[in-house]
Amino acid sequence: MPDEFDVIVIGAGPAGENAAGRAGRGGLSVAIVEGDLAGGECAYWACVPSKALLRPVELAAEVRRMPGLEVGPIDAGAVLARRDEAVSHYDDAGQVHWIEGVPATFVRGWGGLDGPQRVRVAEPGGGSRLLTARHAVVLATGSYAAVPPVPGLAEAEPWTSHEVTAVKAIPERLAVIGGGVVACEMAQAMHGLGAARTTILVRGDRLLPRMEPFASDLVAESFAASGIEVRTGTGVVRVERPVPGGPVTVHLTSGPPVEADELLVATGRRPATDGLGLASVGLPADRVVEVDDSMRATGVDGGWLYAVGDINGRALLTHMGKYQARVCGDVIAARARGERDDLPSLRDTADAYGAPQVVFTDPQVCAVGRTEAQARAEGFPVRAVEYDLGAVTGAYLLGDGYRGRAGAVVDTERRVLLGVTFVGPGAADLLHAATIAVTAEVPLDRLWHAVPTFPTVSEIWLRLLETYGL
Ligand SMILES: Cc1cc2nc3c(=O)[nH]c(=O)nc-3n(C[C@H](O)[C@H](O)[C@H](O)COP(=O)(O)OP(=O)(O)OC[C@H]3O[C@@H](n4cnc5c(N)ncnc54)[C@H](O)[C@@H]3O)c2cc1C
Ligand SMILES: NC(=O)c1ccc[n+]([C@@H]2O[C@H](COP(=O)([O-])OP(=O)(O)OC[C@H]3O[C@@H](n4cnc5c(N)ncnc54)[C@H](O)[C@@H]3O)[C@@H](O)[C@H]2O)c1
Repeated sequence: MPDEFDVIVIGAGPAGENAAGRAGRGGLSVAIVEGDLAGGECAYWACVPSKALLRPVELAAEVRRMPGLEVGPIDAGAVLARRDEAVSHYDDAGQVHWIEGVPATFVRGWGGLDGPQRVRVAEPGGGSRLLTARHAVVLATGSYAAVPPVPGLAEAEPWTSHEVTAVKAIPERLAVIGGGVVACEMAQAMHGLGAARTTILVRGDRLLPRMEPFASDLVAESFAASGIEVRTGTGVVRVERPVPGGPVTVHLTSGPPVEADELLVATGRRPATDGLGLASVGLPADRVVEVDDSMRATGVDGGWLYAVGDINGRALLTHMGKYQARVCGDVIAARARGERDDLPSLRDTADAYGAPQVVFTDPQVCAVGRTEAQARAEGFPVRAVEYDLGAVTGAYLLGDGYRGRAGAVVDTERRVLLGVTFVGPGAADLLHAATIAVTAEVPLDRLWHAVPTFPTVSEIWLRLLETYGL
């Protein structure tokens, strides 16, 4: 196997794989280094298993809303077995096969920078190997769950996203620290699959604080209706678990302590920089790797270092990491061939609009662009409109008691959308139309002529535009 390649990618998650794929397509020789499983967090301990666990819960809720249909108790064992299939039983042979078909050279081991254009790989057998890159090194090492320094927390061996998505038996009582996306999705999955008592401990005043307030309200309402307890405005002071694997007690800044059988920490992520050798090229060792819009690391001489996906901190989402990777692989190939590197497709412009995201709770929270508060804080001339999603005929036909809401944030000078949020069961597939409208800056007066079909939930577009005054 050669030790010199045009491009070396460290990390074979969705971002790394796509960077390798695009650079390979551009005619470059590529090596991709992976210490764990090719496919990354997303495939085994994040997006894929979490959605496999949530889908039956969502489907059961949907069926319950339809008179004439009945749902029995969910067979958690069958759901966990299907999750295991979805994660390929934690075997990455299929992903490695895909990588080799790029074609790229797959190198198993933990990689770290060893000075400019050099990558040292610690191989599983204990050996070490030095690879050199003719044109570029791409960092795509992702992120890990951050565990806050609360007394007793680390000793209590809490679950993070890794353990909860790989759950083998649903706990009877689950406590969750954090009110963000992982907390909401996994609390609902565990509760729906049989946890009798699920408590979410939120430091701030609402769930999903980065979303529009009406989204937080609707999710909180749904959680209350299904028996999930949400305690807001409470911090974790201390955690006790005297017997490993036994009950855990969480002491709070306000309210009585919570006792549970498992504790999930879902308080955000830290970039996966451990052992990455960032200091060897003059970068801070423990922070996200900042990049320009061509994904090139800033502050590194020679312009050979790139970073895509969670490691650059731009948007912690698989689809955005993959988008950045397409830009990155293509721009590296263009630069290696001495071609123009400033074409529009060779720049990340989507992140600046606000990444699209779906939170797969019931109801789903689907948002793109800026919230009203963000748009105002950034100084845009703003008017926001909202409409009851459940009042659209298409939503009524989906079942009784459909609860949802939509909101649009409009730049009143340019008459374009700055942000759109849909909250409702099954609303995820409404989002891409909004993503197009926001990123293409489609004027409202053109959108008016994009006629939504009857009777679909898409008629919400018409209602929002009418509410704005069209
Ligand atoms: C529970 C959960 C659910 C999520 N659900 C969604 C979702 O539904 N939709 C969505 O868009 N996003 C979701 N995300 C976010 C998504 O998982 C991440 O944004 C995505 O995985 C980032 O991709 P990445 O390629 O940057 O990193 P990762 O997927 O983390 O992959 C990085 C890879 O690099 C490897 N690596 C790290 N360091 C080294 C090294 N030094 N040498 C060699 N290899 C190394 C790791 O082993 C890993 O395989 C979820 C996250 C969590 C935690
Ligand atoms: N469906 C999806 O798209 C999806 C699903 C899961 C995760 N993700 C991605 O993964 C990333 C990580 O998710 P996450 O939920 O861990 O992070 P997050 O940033 O969404 O939420 C973390 C929450 O924890 C709180 N928090 C932080 N420190 C705390 C502390 N010491 N005590 C109590 N609360 C504390 C924060 O206030 C915040 O509300 C997100 O950025 C998200 O983009 C996406």
